[in-house]
Amino acid sequence: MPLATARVATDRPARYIKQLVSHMGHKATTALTPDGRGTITVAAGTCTLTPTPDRLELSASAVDVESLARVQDVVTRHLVRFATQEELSVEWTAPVDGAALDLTAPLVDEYLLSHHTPADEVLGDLAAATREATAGAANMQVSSDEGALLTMLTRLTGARFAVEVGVFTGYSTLCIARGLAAGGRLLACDISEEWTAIGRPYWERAGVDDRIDLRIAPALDTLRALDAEPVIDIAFIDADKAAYPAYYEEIVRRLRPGGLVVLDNVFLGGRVLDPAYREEHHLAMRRLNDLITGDDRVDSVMLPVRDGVTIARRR
Ligand SMILES: C[S@@+](CC[C@H](N)C(=O)[O-])C[C@H]1O[C@@H](n2cnc3c(N)ncnc32)[C@H](O)[C@@H]1O
Repeated sequence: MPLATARVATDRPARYIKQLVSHMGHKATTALTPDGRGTITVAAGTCTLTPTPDRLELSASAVDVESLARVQDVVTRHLVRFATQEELSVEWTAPVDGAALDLTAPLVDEYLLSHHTPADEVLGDLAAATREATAGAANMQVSSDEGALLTMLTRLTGARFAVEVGVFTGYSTLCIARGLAAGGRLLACDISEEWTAIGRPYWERAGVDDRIDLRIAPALDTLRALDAEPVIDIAFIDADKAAYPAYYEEIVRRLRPGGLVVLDNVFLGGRVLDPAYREEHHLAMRRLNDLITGDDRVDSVMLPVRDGVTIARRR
C-alpha cells in the first residue's frame, strides 16, 4: 500500500517546490516541469509536488511502507526547514494500495454510462451473449461509452485502414468497423477462435463483417508481417498487457501522420501508480506510459475513461 498524499496550506507553493527541487537536486534526482510541478526521486521512492493557488499537494510512492515513510520524512523535514516565515502543517494520509484507487466514483460512472449515444440492439445483444457464454471473462469487453469513443475516433480520422489488437468477442471490433470510411478495412488480431466466433454473427447482423479481416495468431506476428510503411489510420490495443510496449512500437512506426493509436487499461486498476506492484505487466505499462509521454513521434493524452485510455496521435 505504498502511496500517500498530503495537502499543505500555504500561499507560496511554487516557491517551496523550486527550493526543494534545487536543494535536493544535489543528492537526489529532481525535475521541475514548465507548469511548476516538481519531482524528487530518492533511493527509497518518489515524491511529486504540485502547486495550487492556496496549497502545496504532495504525493509520495515507494515499493513498501518503510520506504514510503523515508520519502515522506525527507520531504517533510526539508519543507519545514525552508518555511522560515510560516509554520507549515504537513499531515500525510495513511498509506493506500494503488488497487484501492477509483478513477471515477461509482455515481459518476453511472452518469457517464447513461450520457453517450446509446449502444444499439446489436451491440446490446452481443454484450448479453458475451455475459452468457464467457461468464467472468465478460468484463474484458469494452464498456458502451468506450465503444462509442472508438467509433467516434475512427470516424474523426476518416480511417480506411484500422488495426485492433485484442478482439475477444468483438464488441470493440464492431465499434471500430462501424466508424470506417467507405471501403475501409479492419485488421483484427486475436489468438482465440472460441471467443472471436461469438462475435461473428453480430458483425454480420450489423452489416460490417466484410470489412473485418480477423487473424487468429499472436498479434505481434500479424503486426510484423505488415508493410513497414505508414499505412495505419487508427489502432486499438487491448490485449496481453506485458506486450503493450512491443505492440505500440510496431504500430507507431506504421501510423500515418495524423493517425491514432488508442491504448486501453493504462491505469491497470490503479496498480500502475503503485510501485509495490512489480509483475511484468505492471512494469511494462509503467514504462510504456512514461515512454509515450516523452515520445517525440506523437502527441498524447491520457483519459480517465474506465480503466484509463491513452490516445497518441502521430506527428
Ligand atoms: C481484454 S480482451 C479484448 C476485449 C475486446 N477489445 C472487447 O472489447 O471485447 C483481450 C484479448 O486479447 C487476446 N490476446 C491475448 N494475448 C494475445 C496475443 N498474444 N495476440 C493476440 N491476442 C491476444 C485474448 O485472447 C483476448 O481476447
